[in-house]
Amino acid sequence: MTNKLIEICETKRQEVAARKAAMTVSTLHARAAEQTPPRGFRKALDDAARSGFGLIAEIKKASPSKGLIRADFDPPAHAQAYAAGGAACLSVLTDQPYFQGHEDFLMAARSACALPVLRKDFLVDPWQVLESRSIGADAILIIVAALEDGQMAEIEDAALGLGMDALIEVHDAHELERAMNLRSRLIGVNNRDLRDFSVDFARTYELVDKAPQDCTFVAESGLGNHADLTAMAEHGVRCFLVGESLMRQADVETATHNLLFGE
Ligand SMILES: O=P(O)(O)OC[C@@H](O)[C@@H](O)c1c[nH]c2ccccc12
Repeated sequence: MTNKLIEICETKRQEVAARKAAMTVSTLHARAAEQTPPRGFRKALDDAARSGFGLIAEIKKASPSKGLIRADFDPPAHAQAYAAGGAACLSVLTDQPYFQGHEDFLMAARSACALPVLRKDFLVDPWQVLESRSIGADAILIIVAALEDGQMAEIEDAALGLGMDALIEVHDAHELERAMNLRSRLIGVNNRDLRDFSVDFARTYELVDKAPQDCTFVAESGLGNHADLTAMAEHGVRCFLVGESLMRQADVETATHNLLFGE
């Protein structure tokens, strides 16, 4: 089995080294200062989950396992459709080599709506947190499987220090334990194993019972329809991160509404 996550992070380290050489920290600070303040990401999810489901709707053009997902890709239009359909937050893929993402997609999506936006990328260096804020991101992703404990804490400190939220992504009980040593109480369980791309909802069911009550708990990946969400809700899960199944629909607003409320 090839470990795709290791490969992606190695590519990312090279990319970050080149970006750091091309961009000073003071330039990033100046750009970050021009952005509107972080929109509360976890708060938006919690507010939505109190009376229904908290949806993080993902703007995703392609993935390594599925190839091109959407040909007529239009980040601002998708952002508005997700917002009108009832999403609480957005996630925007910015990794280029594996997901055909781009920072411009995040900036365009965030400008087009009022929702908080997660930068979905592979963070291997705290420098990327300031870079994320400089493009407007309200939250960043920490993938526990990709990082040492000390690296995770540094990245989290950088995010919280800038007033951003950090979504801590785990996929087994040991990673959840490591996540609990961090300060964030926003936990995502990836049903997809980033090492081999297999999807299993049992990952969420196993971990939701182990997560402390004060956590905002998000089930991620492979969710296709309202029945998937209600099945998860029976296990106490109220927040979801969904990309592909929404991005494949011609009418994204209606698809988002149907996912949340049923047809
Ligand atoms: O498109 P899906 O199966 O609905 O999944 C969305 C999201 O969970 C997935 O894109 C994802 C979860 N964690 C990640 C980490 C990196 C890149 C992508 C991801």
